[in-house]
Amino acid sequence: MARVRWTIGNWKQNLFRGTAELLATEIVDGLPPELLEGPVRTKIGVAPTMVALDALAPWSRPAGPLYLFGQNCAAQEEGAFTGEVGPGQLADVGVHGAIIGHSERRTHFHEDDALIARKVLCALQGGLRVVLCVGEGLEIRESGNHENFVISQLSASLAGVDPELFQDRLVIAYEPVWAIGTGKTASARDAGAMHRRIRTWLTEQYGATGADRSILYGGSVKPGNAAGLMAAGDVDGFLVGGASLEAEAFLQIVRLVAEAS
Ligand SMILES: O=C[C@H](O)COP(=O)(O)O
Repeated sequence: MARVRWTIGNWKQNLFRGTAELLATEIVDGLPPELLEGPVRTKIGVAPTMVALDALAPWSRPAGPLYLFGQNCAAQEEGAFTGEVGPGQLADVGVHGAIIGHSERRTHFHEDDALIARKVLCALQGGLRVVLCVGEGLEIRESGNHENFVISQLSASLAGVDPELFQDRLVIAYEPVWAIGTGKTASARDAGAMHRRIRTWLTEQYGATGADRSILYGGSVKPGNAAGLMAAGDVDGFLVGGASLEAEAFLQIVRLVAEAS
């Protein structure tokens, strides 16, 4: 199975219903026709704020070209969990998947690996795609222990998740925390080394099912650095924050992902 390329915009806590619709329109209108009509070389996703998700249905698959992602998903299907949104409720408004384990959720909302593993399991069991985020902070990078740290985070975030559920639905995103929203990007060499390490681990753990995972890079991805990162090898696309809020910048990144050799 050829690995799928993804370009996913994480809009974080930005935009309102109307401005999210406007941005989705600009993105869809600007998509190169060959991406829409020919063999698609990158799947394109957007993750708006929860309350704008259903408004984007006209642009989302199968009616449109976009895959819709929640920026979070509950660890249980339903019940007395104030403030939570479960996988069935997301799917009900046309959502295809959820970003889980983003470092902003790990840091600001104290989500640990055990909770994240429950969320991954719940989302996959609920039929959603999952973009599972892992990544080290600056201190760990500087200590030289970053590869071990990321692998243990990955291993703990997938604990108890049956690989039969992965199918084509589990995507990994490596996002070094020190590169998120800072303008600092991992060098292509460093990103490539981490992606290779992650793929080796996935292959050791899960065989072909692991080897086939798409592994995305995230952290200050811009049109100017996207081609270099794609060339690093084992980089199957991007999870883009800030640059995904500008249609033209996001579209340029989409093109670079699609066209990378
Ligand atoms: O989910 C996206 C990442 O947090 C990257 O954000 P950024 O591109 O603004 O650095």
